[in-house]
Parts: sequence; structure tokens; C-alpha cells
Amino acid sequence: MVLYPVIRKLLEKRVVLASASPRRQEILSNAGLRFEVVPSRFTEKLSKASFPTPYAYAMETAKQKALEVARRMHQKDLRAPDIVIGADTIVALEGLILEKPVDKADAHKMLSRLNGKEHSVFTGVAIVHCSSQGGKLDMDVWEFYEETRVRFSQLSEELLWEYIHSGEPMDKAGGYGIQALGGMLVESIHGDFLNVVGFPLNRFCKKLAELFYPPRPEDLQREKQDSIPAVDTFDNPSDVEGLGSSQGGAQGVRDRPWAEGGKDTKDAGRRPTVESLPPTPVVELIDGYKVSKALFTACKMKVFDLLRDEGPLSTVDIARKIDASECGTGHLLDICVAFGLLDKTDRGYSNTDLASLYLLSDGEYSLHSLAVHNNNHSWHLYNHLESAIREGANQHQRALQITVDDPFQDSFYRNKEKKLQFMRAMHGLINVAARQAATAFDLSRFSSACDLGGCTGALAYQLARQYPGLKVTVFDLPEVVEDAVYFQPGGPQTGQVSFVPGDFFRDSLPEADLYIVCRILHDWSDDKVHQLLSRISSSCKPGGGLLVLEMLPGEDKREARAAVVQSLNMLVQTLGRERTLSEYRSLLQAHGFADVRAAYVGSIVDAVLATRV
Ligand SMILES: O=c1[nH]cc([C@@H]2O[C@H](COP(=O)(O)OP(=O)(O)OP(=O)(O)O)[C@@H](O)[C@H]2O)c(=O)[nH]1
Repeated sequence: MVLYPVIRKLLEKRVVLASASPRRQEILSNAGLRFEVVPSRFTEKLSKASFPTPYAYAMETAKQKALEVARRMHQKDLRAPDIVIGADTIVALEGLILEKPVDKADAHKMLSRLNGKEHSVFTGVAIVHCSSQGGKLDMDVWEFYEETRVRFSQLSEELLWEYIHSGEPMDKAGGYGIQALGGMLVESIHGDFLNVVGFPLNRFCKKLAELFYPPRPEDLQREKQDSIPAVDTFDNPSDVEGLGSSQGGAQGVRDRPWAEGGKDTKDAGRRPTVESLPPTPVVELIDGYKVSKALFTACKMKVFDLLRDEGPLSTVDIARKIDASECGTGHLLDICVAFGLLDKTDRGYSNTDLASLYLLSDGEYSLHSLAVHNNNHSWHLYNHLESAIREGANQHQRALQITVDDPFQDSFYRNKEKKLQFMRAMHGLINVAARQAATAFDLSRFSSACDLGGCTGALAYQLARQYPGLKVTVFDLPEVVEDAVYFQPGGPQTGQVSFVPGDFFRDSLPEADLYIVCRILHDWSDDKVHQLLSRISSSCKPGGGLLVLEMLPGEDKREARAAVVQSLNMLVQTLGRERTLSEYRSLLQAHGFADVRAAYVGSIVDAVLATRV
């Protein structure tokens, strides 16, 4: 029986499961999916420390497993499958990632850690959509993860050893199998059971639904908001070029409950009646700015730093320490709790993992400065959004009384304080995406790279970490390079990275095998982009590469939310816009680059790699 139509849709395709796990095979075949099993040979040895979160690690491992199989199958019979599915299950507890135990002692160590506590099980899943033209393999990757919370009972040593001697723990993440004897260790579970067993089937079906096509309006009235739409609303996944990956839940245009419906137009124009109005996100959209502003304010008032240093704290204590009213502080804290940034217990408020990771002012992946920059700078420009829309131009003049020929030199870097604020904001943002950007393609064939406008070196250091043989030059304006030293991380990779001051529109570019422009082209008009690409093209040797890291909106403008928001941002703040893959392809080809390939990394950048002919 095929329960879900989305699974039926896959029956027409050659689907490969890149996994040796018998549990994954069983879950998917029980769901009615027909697939070949080709276990991945990717060795699970990615450095866990280089991932901001456990689920980022699981998703990347899943992706690498699937990509390895797709490439191998393509090489072997020059016919890649249509879809390759990879998955990776891990257990996360108190900052540790637990995989399969290597021996009984390791199993004992893992189970002892889990004993009497709650942990998270994450399964990362990658769906690789393959197509080939002229023998060349193109792959689009869609990734997501699911989290299930599992609590173990308090277990005796005797019971733990008895379980270990059963042999069951050895091929299971975290050293237990919830579906068999290990079920006896578990007191409670919150979330998808199959996710713990190794494959989040429900989220997988929703993801497929999202990828294949959005629901029709009448389906929205019939179904719950997170349910799986009916089959005749789906189309071929190749129609959705430009769809970025989403993590941990449905995102992007395909779950827009207020979308205008699918390709099936037979009911177009039918309006919902007052009695059958679909659930509306419009009020939430209207209120969105209030939440953003509350977050900016909490960052600015250093609430998260305070709770890291002294939490848990009561409202009264927090109010006193941030020099604010008790009633105002209470509102601010309540919003932070409601949006998952703070936990509230009898002992007071404390940071959630999310806040600890992203909102402390000095964390490795801190977005604190980005929030402050949005508050102090972007906010003022957005007050003039209507003018930006009418004029099709940025709003520095209106908001800040600045004439802008170059948004960086004239506005973002107009004094030392502004410059450092902008650099800190960009540093955090790039750090969050750097790993995915650096590994979107295998860059190991290059021995030198030049990151044009590489700012603090956040991407350069990550590239150095991923490719120990690579020398990376960061080329940026002298006023940026002079302060980049404040952002230098520790570690051996610092020796691989150097900084050269210069203006990429005027000065000669450093020599390199690979040129990189990360979130640079989107700042500039088409004329300027042509100028810059022409300069890169002249410096790049035949066989050299150009890596463009930007968000790639969909060709049909029904693109993922983040990309359209970012494109609007470029209008309001810069001289540029986001461009589609076809636009980049034409631009790159016009400047002597060929073999243009894209990887939809999602988050804040996608990747386009091209080779100089
Ligand atoms: O309760 C359970 N928890 C986990 C499992 C099984 O554990 C493994 C997790 O390992 P991994 O994701 O690396 O997958 P592999 O088995 O190595 O197969 P791949 O070829 O895909 O790498 C997984 O098999 C889960 O099913 C369990 O059974 N119960």
C-alpha cells in the first residue's frame, strides 16, 4: 500500500537509498517506496568541532553520504539515479555528539552518559536530485533534519551491562535501539519515533511535498497546516530550480499558506468564504517587526550575556542589572521566552541553546552584532521602504543624509565605529554559513585562492580548515584589512591565510587559482558586476576557478523567502540585487567562464562554481 501520494510520485523515478542501515530500508519500503540500496562509502570523519550545531553535522554527513553514491553511480554507468537519499542519525547530549559505539566499553560510556537524562536524537537527511547532460552530472541537494527528545530511566550498572552483552548497541547511534531491547531503557519520548530508529518518514514526506509543489487553496481549507498535500498538486522536482534547502521544518514558498495555489488552475478565482477562511499568517506578518525589534533590544541591552554570566535570574534582578523598568523588562523577557530564546523556570530566566549559540556578544557563531547593526543602521533605511520601492534606489540619502556612490566607503565604513559594527555583523553571518559554503564543491584541486572583499577572513579561515593545502589571500579595502586582525581565530589554519589591502575595482588582484566573491556581486549594479568580472577574468588563468557565493532565487520568482527578502535588502541598502542562476550563468559565460555549476546550500548563500576557459 502506498499511503502518501508523494511517495507514489517517486515510483516513476530511479531512487537510490545511500544507506546500509536495515532500519532505513525497512522504514522506506514499508512506506511503499521502491528503491535500490547502494551503501555509501563516505567515511564519517567530519570534524564535529567545525559545526555550529549537532544537526548541522548530521545534515552534512547525510549529504556527503548521498553525494558519494550519486557520483560513484554516475561514474560507473554514466547514468546517475534520479534521486539519492542519504541519512545520518546521531545522539546529542550536553554538547557531545554520540555516534555508533566502537566497542563494548564505548557503548558503556555512552549509555552511562544517557542514563537518567534527556537527550536529543537528530537525523539529518539529504535528498540529492541528479540530472546529467552530455555526460556531466548536475546535482541539487535538499537537506533537512528532525529532532526527537528521548529520556532514559535511571538504570543500574547490571542492567546496562546486560543490555551491552546482548550485542544490540553496536550498530546504533548512541548505543541503543529504541525499536528493540533498547525500548526498555526509555522512559519517554517527545517527537517522531521513526526519527530515532533512523529515518524521519513523516518529515521526509512533508519535505517531498514541499519540493514537488505547493498545496492548492482548497486543500488548505481541508487539511491541517502541516499536513501533506494531495498528489495532483505535485510536479516534477526539476521545475523548482532555485529552491534552497531548509532545516528542521517546512520553509520557503512551498509552505506559504497564503500562496496563490498550484499549477492546477481549474479552481482558480474561487474565493474562501468568511466561514471557511484559512488560518491566516497575515497578523503574524504584520507583527513581525515588533518581534525583530524586541530581539534587537534584548541584544543591545546584553540580556543574553547577562544570563550567560549570572543566570538564572529573576525579572527584578535582570531589570536592575540592565537598568530598566521591571514591567518593561518583564515584557521583553516574555517575548524572548515565547520565541524560544529564553527558558523560564522557578529559578528564573536562562538562555536556551539557541540564544547561547547565536546571541551572546562574543560566541563563535554570534549574530549579536548583526542584530545590533540591523537596529542601528538598517532599521532607519527601512523606514523609507516605500520611497525605495517608488524610486528603485537605496535610501541612504533620505535616512542618513549621505550620498552614496559606494555603499561601503560612503556609508557602512564612514567612521571607525560604524565600520567595526559592520565587520562584526558580517563576521558572525559568514561564520554561520562558512562551512557549508566552503564544502559546497570539492575545491581540493586548487592550491591558492583569493577571497575578494573577504572582510574579516571568516570564509578564508574556514576554507583553510577544510583544505589544509590551500593558501588563501583575503583582498579587501585598506581600512578593512587594518582591523581584520581583531577577528583572527586561533589554530594552525591562520598560517594559510594572508591579507592584502586594495580595491577590487581599481588595484591589481592577487594571483590565485581560485577567485571567490562571497556576497559581493549582489551589492553592485550590472555595470559594476561586469567591471569586476572582467578584472577577475583577466587575472584568472585557464583552468582556474571562480566561486560565487550568493543566494540564488528561483527562476520563476516564486523563490524561497530568504532570497527575496535579501534582494529587497539590496535595493534598500546597496546598488545591487540578488540574481538567479541563469543570470549568473550568462554573466560568467560572458567573461570567459564555462562549466557553470550550482549547489543549493541554503541558509545565507548558495554556491556557483565556474572554470576559466
Ligand atoms: O534507536 C535507534 N537508534 C539508532 C539506530 C540505528 O543507528 C544507526 C545510525 O548510524 P548511521 O546514521 O551512521 O547509519 P549506518 O547504520 O551507519 O548506515 P549508513 O550506511 O546510512 O551510514 C542507523 O542504522 C539507525 O538505524 C537504531 O536502529 N535504533
